[in-house]
Amino acid sequence: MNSPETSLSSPLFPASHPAILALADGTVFHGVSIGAEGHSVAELVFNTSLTGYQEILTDPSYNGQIVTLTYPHIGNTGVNEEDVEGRRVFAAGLVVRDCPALLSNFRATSSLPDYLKKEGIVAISGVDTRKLTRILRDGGAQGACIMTGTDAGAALALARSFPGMAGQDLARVVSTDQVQPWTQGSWQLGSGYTQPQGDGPHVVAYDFGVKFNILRLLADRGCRLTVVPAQTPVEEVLKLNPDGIFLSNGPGDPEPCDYAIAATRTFLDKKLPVFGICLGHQILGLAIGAKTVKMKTGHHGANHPVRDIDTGRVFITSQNHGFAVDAATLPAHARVTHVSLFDGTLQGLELTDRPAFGFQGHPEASPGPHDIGVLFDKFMSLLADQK
Ligand SMILES: NC(=O)CC[C@H](N)C(=O)O
Repeated sequence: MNSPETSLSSPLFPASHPAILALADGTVFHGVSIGAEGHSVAELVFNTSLTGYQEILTDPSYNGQIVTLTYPHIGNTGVNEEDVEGRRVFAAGLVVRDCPALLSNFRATSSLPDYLKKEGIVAISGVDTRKLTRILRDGGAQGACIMTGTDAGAALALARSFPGMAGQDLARVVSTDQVQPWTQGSWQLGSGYTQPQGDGPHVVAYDFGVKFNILRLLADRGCRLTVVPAQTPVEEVLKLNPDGIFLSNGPGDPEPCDYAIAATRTFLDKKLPVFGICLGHQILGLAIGAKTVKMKTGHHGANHPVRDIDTGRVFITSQNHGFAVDAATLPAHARVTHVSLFDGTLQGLELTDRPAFGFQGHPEASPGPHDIGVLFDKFMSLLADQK
């Protein structure tokens, strides 16, 4: 699809810091740089969350992706030191309609543009994100380039050079390189992050790009947590004497994560409780012989309805994925527990002969509604049953 170049020039978007967003399909948007100088080439996706831009930017699952936020005013609450879901900004770039010049929030310690510059992330504002989102919705996620300056030809060539997300193993790229304990619990107004006792079951969490709030919610429930790098061999994990295994979210395609798929098979054989979220859920699916597929636009937002098959109850969930487990390929010893009410894709699975389950969305939210946080309680029950 080829569209004419789009420009939203106004006094709000001074020409002094121009930037370009080029899509592999030939569309070019002109706007204003609100981040670092330079360029970034990645898969372009859109996220419909109204809040939580700092959590979205720092979610390691966005590695290799430029995020367009459909909510038009982004940056109005600034950023702070606490609302991070990873060690740094992992999104490859940010596209917004408007970044207000003024920010207002009692917790803010920096403006969004200053933060993006400090983190070295290119970002563009002044883009008609409604038009852009329609292009992505109709044509699917695609390669794109944000570039500071005005060289549309160079940006287009780079956008077209993006090889696609399929086949990319990014989990081991973003993972920690150390085995380490995790002790932080959820944030409380007035006191900040808590430090729960951690005298419950020992959970070893594979870090494929884990969002911190997952670890916090497990810590809140009393888990003693050890976070391990994505490629940690099974024998090393077993030496830690875990009561259960957590498989985290993460960026990229799950299929090339053969190290994690093989490790998961062993944990399942040993009947250890296993809980997978997003990439971890996909890895669980692959470990039992199911297949994963690349979706057209994926799911990125904080209001996705998901039906619990057993109870009929609908949960409003946070989502961020571009791949999905193909329900038609599940083996006989697995069943579907949740489906998306947007497109019917598989959202949850459970093994019928092992204490293992996975969820495709993000039950830890951050950002998002907390409806389906009950899945953490389900994991706690599996851990208790094994004792
Ligand atoms: N949030 C995630 O873990 C995303 C999983 C995977 N990278 C996908 O895009 O589907």
